[in-house]
Amino acid sequence: MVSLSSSGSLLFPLATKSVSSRLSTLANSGKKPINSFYYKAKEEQRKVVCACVAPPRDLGTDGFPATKFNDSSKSENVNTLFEPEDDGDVLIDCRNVYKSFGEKHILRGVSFKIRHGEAVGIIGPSGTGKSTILKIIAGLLAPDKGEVYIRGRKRAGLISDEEISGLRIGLVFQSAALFDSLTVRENVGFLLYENSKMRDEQISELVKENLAAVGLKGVEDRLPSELSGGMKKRVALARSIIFDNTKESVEPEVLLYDEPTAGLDPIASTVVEDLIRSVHKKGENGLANPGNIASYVVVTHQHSTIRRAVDRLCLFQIFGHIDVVIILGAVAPDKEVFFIYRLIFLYEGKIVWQGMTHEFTSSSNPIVQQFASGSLEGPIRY
Ligand SMILES: Nc1ncnc2c1ncn2[C@@H]1O[C@H](COP(=O)(O)OP(=O)(O)OP(=O)(O)O)[C@@H](O)[C@H]1O
Repeated sequence: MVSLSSSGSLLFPLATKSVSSRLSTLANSGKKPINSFYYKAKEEQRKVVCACVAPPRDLGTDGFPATKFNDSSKSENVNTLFEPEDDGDVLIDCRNVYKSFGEKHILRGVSFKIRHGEAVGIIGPSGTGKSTILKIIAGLLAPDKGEVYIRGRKRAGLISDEEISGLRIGLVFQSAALFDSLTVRENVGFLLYENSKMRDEQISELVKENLAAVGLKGVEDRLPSELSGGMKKRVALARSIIFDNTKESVEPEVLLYDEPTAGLDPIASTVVEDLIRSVHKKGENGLANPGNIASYVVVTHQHSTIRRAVDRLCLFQIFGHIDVVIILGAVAPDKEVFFIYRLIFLYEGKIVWQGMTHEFTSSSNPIVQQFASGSLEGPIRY
C-alpha cells in the first residue's frame, strides 16, 4: 500500500499502467530520497489506496444512526430538478449505487448525473457517505451494486483496472493524499511521470510553475513531513490542476474537492481558496474557449471567505480546463451554499433532496430544514 499524508489531492488517470517506473528511476539516480515506496512501486501494479480519516460514528446495529429515516421527508424535492432529455453532456452517471462496509450500509441506491459545466455540492450530515460516493466516482472504491458510467461507458472496477479514457478525474482529499515518501516535485508531477511522454525536465519545470501559482517556491525537494498543513493543501492543489500541456487537446476534467480547507485556520483557508481561483484563471484554455469554461465552488465555514465569495462572476468564470467541480462539506447553508449551483443532500444512504442553492433554505423538507438551521430538534440525530 502506498503511504499517504494527511492532506492533498490526486488526479486519477482513467488509463493506468505500472506504477512509478520513472519515479523509481529518479529515486535510484540518487537525486532524491530512496525509500520503500519506490521498491514497492516497481513490484506492484498501481493500486492507489486512499484512506480518508473519518471519526467513528455512533451507529445502530444496521450501520445507521439511531434515528430511522423519516419517510415524510421523501415527499418534497427528492428529485424534482429539471433533467434534460439529452444526455450528451453527462460526464458521470451514478445509477442506483450501493455500498456497505461490513454491516454498515452506507449508500442505499444513490443515483445522479453530473453534466459538463456543472458545479455540484453534495451535502449532508457527517458519516452519510459523501466521501464514499466521491471515492466511487473517482474509481477508488467499487460499488457493491449499481453502476457508474463515465461519459457513457460503464466502469467495470477500480480506476487501476480500467482502460477508459477521455475524462480526467481529480480528487482533493479532506485528508490522506500526499505520498509521504515522495518529494513535493514527485507528488505534484506524479501523474505526468506516470502517464505522459513529457521529459523529466519539462515536468520539473511545469511542477515549478504550478507550485509558484499556489504561492510555493523552492520546496520541490522537500518531503510532505517538512511542510505545514496549509502548504500541504497548496501542494495538493497544485497536483490537482497540473496537466500535460504538450498535448494538442486537453481532456475534460472533473475535480472533486472533499472539504479542501478542512483543518485550516480561517486565513489559511482563504489563502487556499484564493489560490484555487487564481491558478485556474491561468488555465491554458481559459475564458477564450467557451466549451471549457466551468464553474468553481468553494464550500467553507470561514466568514472571511464567505464575504469574498459574493463575487459570483469571478466564481463562475475561473476554471480554464476543468469542467465540473464537486465540493463536499457540511455546509452552513444560509451562508455558503448560495454559490454552489446544484445541491444534492445525502442522508442515511439516500438522496433525500436535490435542488438549486437558493431553494435550500426555503425547503419544507424537515431534514433539510434541520440541517439548514443547525437545530438539535428534528429527524437527524447524532
Ligand atoms: N474503508 C472504510 N471501511 C469501513 N468503514 C468506512 C470506510 N470508509 C468509510 N467508512 C464509514 O462509512 C461511513 C461514511 O463515511 P464517509 O467518509 O463517506 O462519510 P461523510 O459523509 O463523508 O462524512 P464527513 O462529513 O464526516 O466527512 C462512516 O461511518 C465511515 O466510518
